[in-house]
Parts: sequence; C-alpha cells; structure tokens
Amino acid sequence: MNDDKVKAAQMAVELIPNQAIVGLGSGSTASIFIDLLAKRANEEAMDITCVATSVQTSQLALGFGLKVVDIDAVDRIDVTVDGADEVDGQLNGIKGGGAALLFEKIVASNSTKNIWVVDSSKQHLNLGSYRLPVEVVKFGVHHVYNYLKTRDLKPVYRQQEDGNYLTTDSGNYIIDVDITGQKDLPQLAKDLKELTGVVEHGLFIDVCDVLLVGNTGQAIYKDQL
Ligand SMILES: O=C[C@H](O)[C@H](O)[C@H](O)COP(=O)(O)O
Repeated sequence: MNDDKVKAAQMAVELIPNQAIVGLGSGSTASIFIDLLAKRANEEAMDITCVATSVQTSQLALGFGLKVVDIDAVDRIDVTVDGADEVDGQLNGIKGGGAALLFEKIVASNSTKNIWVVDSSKQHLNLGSYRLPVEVVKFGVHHVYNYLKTRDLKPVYRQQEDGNYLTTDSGNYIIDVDITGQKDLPQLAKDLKELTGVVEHGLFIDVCDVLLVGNTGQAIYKDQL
C-alpha cells in the first residue's frame, strides 16, 4: 500500500463530522479512505451515511459495514472524499482514470464540500500529463471518436485486458484524449459537453475545495489560494 495515499486518507477521515452524509470516491486512494472511515465510525460509534460513486465503491463500503444509500435518497451530500489523477495549482483536476468520472461528478456536484486525497505525484502546474477521459454513449461512438481526432485530441478507446472496449457503470465507453497544447480548458470542457454522444468528461474545474497531499501533509484550501 502506498504510504502517501494512506496519509492523505487519514487526514481526510479526521475531517468527517459525526452524522455526516459522506460521498465516497472511487480508486485506490478513496478505497483506503473508505477502509479508515469504516474503522473510525465503528470505534467512535459514529452515525455516517454514505453515497457511492461506483459499483465497486458501493460494494467495498458495504463490505466494511458502512451504510450506503442511493444518491436520490438524500437531499444533499455534506462532504465527498475522492482521489484524482492530476491536480493543478488552482485545484482543478483530471479524474476518471478508474472510469468512474460520471458518478463522481454527479456526487461532487451535489456535495457541499469536496475533499481530494492525493500523493504529490498527482500535482502539476498545468493539467495535461494525464490523458483526459471522455465518457461516450455506445451508439455512434466512432463518430465522436472521429470528431475528437479532427480537434487534434489524439483519441484512444479505453480497452480492458481482453482487448474489448471498457464499459462504464452506466454502460458507456471511455475515450481518452490528449489535452497537452489546449490553452483554454474551461472552453474545452464546454465544447466536450456540447458534443452529442458525450455524457461527461473528466475535467473537474472549480470542484475541489480542499486538497490533502499525503507525502507533504499539506492541506490546500481553494478559498485561500
Ligand atoms: O475514475 C476514477 C477516479 O477518478 C479516481 O479518483 C482517480 O482515478 C484516482 O485514483 P487513484 O486514487 O487510484 O490514483
């Protein structure tokens, strides 16, 4: 287990108040957080209700004994803790390396506070080292792929180990694109959203409120930047 991810997850667990409705992210760092949250909730007899961002996360949390409810069973999520694939100096990020970006963005959008847990390898001055995941409905996907090619985004279908295209929890495909050289990311985010067939993309702009960095023990608050 990566110690830096554990440290970031530990820092996040300390920020969860009793009786909170907690959004559970997806990926390896979020999974560590879920484990530690379950332990703390058990030790301190906390009353925590969780909303999961993927089938895998839901199963993991239930396995640890956490109470998991459907997102539509709650009015609002108090705090969501999630990982990220890349984060810039303004706390904007790329997510979706684990293909959970759609549910992650829905949960994040309905959360009062979003905490990201990372190790410092995820921090970059500008986004683009990580390929941006774009979630696309299966019908007509190749037309979207071709369009992304014309935009010089160097699209690549995400594949499983067996060579088949990976299918998300919502039954869609993921196309990973190269955003190096894209100067205006908010505009790119809009353009991608407007593209028929695109369900969501992994650019999370102005979403993260607090970034917890494991190796340095830093807590970076968006409103203090
Ligand atoms: O779809 C997956 C998520 O966006 C993850 O939060 C992201 O990939 C980071 O995962 P990890 O903590 O495993 O690096």
